[in-house]
Amino acid sequence: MSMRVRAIAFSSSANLGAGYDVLSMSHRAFNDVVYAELLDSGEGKIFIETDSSVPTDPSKNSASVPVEAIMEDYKIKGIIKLKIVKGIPPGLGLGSSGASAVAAVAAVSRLLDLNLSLEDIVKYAVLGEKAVSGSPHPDNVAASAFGGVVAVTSHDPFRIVRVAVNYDFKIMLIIPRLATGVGKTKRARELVPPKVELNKVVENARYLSSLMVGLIKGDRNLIQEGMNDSIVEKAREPLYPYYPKIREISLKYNSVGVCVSGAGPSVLVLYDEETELEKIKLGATDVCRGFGFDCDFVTTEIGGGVKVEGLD
Ligand SMILES: Nc1ncnc2c1ncn2[C@@H]1O[C@H](COP(=O)(O)OP(=O)(O)O)[C@@H](O)[C@H]1O
Ligand SMILES: N[C@@H](CCOP(=O)(O)O)C(=O)O
Repeated sequence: MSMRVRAIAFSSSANLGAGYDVLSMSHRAFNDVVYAELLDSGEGKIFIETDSSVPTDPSKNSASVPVEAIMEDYKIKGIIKLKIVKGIPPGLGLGSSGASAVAAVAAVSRLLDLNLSLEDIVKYAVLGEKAVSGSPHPDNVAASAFGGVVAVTSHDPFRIVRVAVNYDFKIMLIIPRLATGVGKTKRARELVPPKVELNKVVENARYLSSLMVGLIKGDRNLIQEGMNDSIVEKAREPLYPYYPKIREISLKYNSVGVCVSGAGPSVLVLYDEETELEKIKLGATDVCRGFGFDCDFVTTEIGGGVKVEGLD
């Protein structure tokens, strides 16, 4: 049994258009590192140390809530210290809560020799998402655990497949400098309509099919057409009124695809050598400024899955 373990999990962009709670892509833009350690003495079951703004109350942190469940299930008696080094800015639609949860579960699995599978890691990590957003949505955690582009094909039990990506695109994240406040994803989920018209469902099925076939075949047009959503992105537009204009500019300058990253406010742009990236940046900057804020651009690539190492 290792005494101290470190796990690293990447940021992610969920939904990818019409794949609400199903599709997600991990990226190397940011990562969270979680150190897990068994303590001999102390109070409570879990002790959190972090230099970031995320809650240190174990019942409110997406990293500790799943670890508490593991300790219950496996009847672990000791105290676990989780040191959370946040590289992924929270509340920006970049899967920050999910990555912490995945890294914590993977680290504790190694620390306690539990040998959890990636699906098991997802099963526990969604409890962290539930604690912060009210819903155990699995898409971000699946991408941070497995890496690449993932599809959650079953929820109970969890089954996740990695989607083959046969088109050579790069990623740009447009990150508004906005303070989204506590419970951003929870509020965004409350805007999703409980019922939708069949024509919208058919439209979304078309988008999703185009994106899947486009990624697997390496067909640029299908990817571009497929990254779209008539239901969830539309319903949440009041949260990101700048998005339709940024989408229009991004497509005008020939991005490979564009969508809202998770529940926003960030925007995911896929690009290649045919894309006029600088024009998209200039246009997006103007749009954001028109709405009274600045934005940052991070260019990156698809990320791998969670990595774990024993330290002593
Ligand atoms: N370990 C954690 N990492 C990130 N956010 C956390 C963590 N624990 C709790 N939170 C809270 O979760 C919220 C961010 O999660 P969420 O709204 O789902 O956005 P995102 O996952 O896109 O960053 C914030 O209110 C943050 O304080
Ligand atoms: N499918 C979820 C994804 C939320 O991602 P986040 O990174 O914004 O927390 C949703 O759209 O609600």
